[in-house]
Parts: sequence; structure tokens; C-alpha cells
Amino acid sequence: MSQSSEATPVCDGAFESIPIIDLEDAFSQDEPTRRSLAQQIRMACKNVGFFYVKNHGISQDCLDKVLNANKEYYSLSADEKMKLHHKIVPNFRGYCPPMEANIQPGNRGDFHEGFRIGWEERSEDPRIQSTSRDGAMAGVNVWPDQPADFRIACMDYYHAALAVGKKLFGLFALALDLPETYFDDKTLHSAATMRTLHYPPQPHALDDKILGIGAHTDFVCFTILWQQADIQALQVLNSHQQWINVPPLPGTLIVKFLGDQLARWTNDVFKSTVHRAANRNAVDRYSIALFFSTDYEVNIEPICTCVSAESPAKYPAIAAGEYVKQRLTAMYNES
Ligand SMILES: O=C(O)CCC(=O)C(=O)O
Ligand SMILES: [Fe+2]
Repeated sequence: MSQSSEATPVCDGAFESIPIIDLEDAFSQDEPTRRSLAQQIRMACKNVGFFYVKNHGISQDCLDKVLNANKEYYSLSADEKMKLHHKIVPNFRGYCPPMEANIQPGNRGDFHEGFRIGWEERSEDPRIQSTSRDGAMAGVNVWPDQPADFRIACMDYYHAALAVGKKLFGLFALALDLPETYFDDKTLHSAATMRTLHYPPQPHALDDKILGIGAHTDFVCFTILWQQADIQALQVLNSHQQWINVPPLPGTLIVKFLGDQLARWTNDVFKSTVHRAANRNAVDRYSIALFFSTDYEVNIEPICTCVSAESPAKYPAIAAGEYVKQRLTAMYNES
């Protein structure tokens, strides 16, 4: 059995540190072992809504390559990057410059730039693109000409992180007293979008209405976040309204956090936690968020094990793709 968590959160959401979940047991052939891991995840999801995962299986080489490709990409001129501006590309793919998105109403803009992609076949040949089955969110990826290895480095990371996400869906099902395969037929088309993110330094609190990314919850079921080593920027809000630092942990750790779709599926049994990031360091910061939805045509509605006479369903059913689209539209202030 692997170790569960280093921090034991108190149960009212007033956590002061983030649990660490060891995914090694997710690959065990022994069902009780997987169930025990799922219980640890259940506690983390109910009390914190955030956890680190270790032994996730993504190689350091894959992480190094995607970081280097992104450093090179974001050092291109603004004109070059704007050729793939997300407003001229269908469904939010492509490049978004600093200060254009504003995720926290009342703030003045998010001081990061990002590049969004969705699922496609991992292939060396850029002519082989997926035909999208994403319904409301349909659209193929676009890729910059430079750096030459950007596409392959991003897709390698995307598929590696996707495998981690698929594993987590099985564990979430067990954690919710559902059959382990519950999400399998709801996650057939890999409706996961990924954003690589670059946060230029904001060493001084120039304006507290301009953060790297303002306080928000994620829209989807859950997010797997890779963040660059040694740079503190991410924070999560506990129920005492205290911001808790979520530093990158050395080695191969990934932070993962629950989003609003899973909160809706679980009738708020699992928490969707508010978080934000600001790069108050003197150097650039890079991170990569992979947002996991169910397939976009799947209806999200509170599941049976989370609804009772005392706790009736709080949310009407909504198609996952429609939900993601509504939230992204609000974020980019589009009508
Ligand atoms: O870059 C980070 O640390 C957080 C990114 C994030 O929260 C998001 O993209 O939703
Ligand atoms: Fe987020």
C-alpha cells in the first residue's frame, strides 16, 4: 500500500495544506487496494477539492520538452502569436494575449498569455487532424509554425496527462460508490482541452485588480495542472477565506483540482475550490492546465448516490459542452 497524504485536512474546509495522493495504487490489480485509494481521494475531494498526485507516470523528458517548447513559443513576437488569435479560430482554440481574458468579474484582466488545444491524434504528420465530435465545442486545433516541435511536445504531454485523467475518473467513480466504469461511456471522446500558460513577472503589487489569473473555480470536472518548479504563484481559498499557497513540489508532482462540473455531478458533495495565481517573482512562470470534461453531449445531472430526500438535486441537467461553452464565453466577454 502506498502512503496517502502528508497533510490531514480538517473536515470543515479550513485546510491549511494540500493532501498528496500517490497514484501507484491506481494500477493495482487488487480491487480493495484501489478502493482504499479512492477513499483517500473522497476525503481530499470533500474537504479540500485540491490534491497533489505523485507517481502519475508522466516522464521528466516529456515535461522538459513541453516546457522548453512553450518557453520558445511565448518568446515569439506579439504579431507572430496573434496570427492564431483565439477570436479568429473556432471555439476558443489558439492564442490569447495578456489582459484579454478576465476570469474574475470586477478585475481588470488576467496578466497571462495562453494557448489552447483540444484532442487530436498524436501523429508526426500535421495533416492528420481529428475530425471533432465535440458538438458545442467543435473545432480542430491550430498550430504555430514555430517552434517546430511545439505541436508534438504539446500532444505528447496532452496524451500522457489524458491517461492520468482517465485513471482518475475511475477512482472518482469508486469514491462516489459507483461502479468503477461509471464514467467510461461518458468519457469516450476525450473532451479535454489544454491551455499552456505563461505568466510574465509581476514583482510588485501594481494593481490588486490585475492578477496572473483572478480568483475562480474551473468549469470542468477536474483539472490536472503542471506548474514550473521553484516558482510560487498558485493559491487556493479555504473556508476561512484564507489564501493557502500551493507551491510546486519537487520532482514529478502534479496538482489537480476539482471543477464545477464535478460539483454538479456530485450535488456539491465534492467541492469546486476557488483558486488564483499571481507571479510576484522576478522571473517568468509557465504552467499547463488540462481541463477534463465528460463528452460534450453527456448530460450533467446530480448522480443517484449524491441525492436523497434530505439532499435533493440542486442543479438542472445541462449538456457538458453547452456548459463549458457558456462559461468560456463569459470569461472572454463574448456574446
Ligand atoms: O497557472 C496556474 O497555476 C493556474 C491556472 C488555472 O487556474 C486555470 O487555468 O484555470
Ligand atoms: Fe483554474
